[in-house]
Amino acid sequence: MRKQIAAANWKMNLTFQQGEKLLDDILGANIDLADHQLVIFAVPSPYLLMTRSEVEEEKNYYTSAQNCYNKKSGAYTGEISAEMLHSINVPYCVIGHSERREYFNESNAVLAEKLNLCLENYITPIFCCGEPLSIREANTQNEFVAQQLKESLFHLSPEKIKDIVIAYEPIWAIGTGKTATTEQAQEMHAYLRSVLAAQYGQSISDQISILYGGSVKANNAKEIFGSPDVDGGLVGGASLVAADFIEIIKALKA
Ligand SMILES: O=C[C@H](O)COP(=O)(O)O
Repeated sequence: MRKQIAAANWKMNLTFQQGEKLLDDILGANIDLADHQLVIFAVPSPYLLMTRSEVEEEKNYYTSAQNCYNKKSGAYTGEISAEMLHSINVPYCVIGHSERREYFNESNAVLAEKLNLCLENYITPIFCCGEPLSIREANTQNEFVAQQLKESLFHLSPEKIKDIVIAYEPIWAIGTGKTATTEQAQEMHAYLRSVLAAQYGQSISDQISILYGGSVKANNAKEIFGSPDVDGGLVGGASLVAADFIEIIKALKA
């Protein structure tokens, strides 16, 4: 079975102490993950080392950065490189979240550079894609999301593409309490898989985990994750509450 992943994205929330307590509470639930189940915490940069040390003894729990810069190194005050993340053994990095695309003008081309740097540094990118409401209303979401994949991912070799995780996050569902329906999520995930299959072949496409993001909650995760092409979720708000995120982890396909 493909990897089934519950990824928490804390965004710019929680103090260090609150983050530490949240991790303690979640790990304290002692959820035994199966080999194909992963839990990933995408935390603010100052919390990466703390998170790494909290999870390092735990089977299949991992740390992720929320972003990295699209240059290797140099005079870029305030930025963090993929090489720096690798040097502190961070194994995942979220790339192209819609908030980065919107507030920091990250283009598909810039995201392609970030993906390359992550892969060169042995970091698995969690590549986010997804359409705004206007595109959904015009019913052109498939073309829109396929273009994001094409411009950011399709330069990668078949060996490299297998090393990434994709997160489909319809922007109109992020932080709004409005989720895509199970049918809408499954339909888009199956479409993304078909786009990957057309480019790389079915057997490679079948190995790539595609997460759903956008108002995943404790009470809807099981249904959303149950769809055949949905391999878990990238969770914002509900990942900040231990009891809720614990339920979301338990909702991963067994
Ligand atoms: O990265 C997570 C997504 O932006 C979803 O956020 P949300 O669960 O608060 O809607």
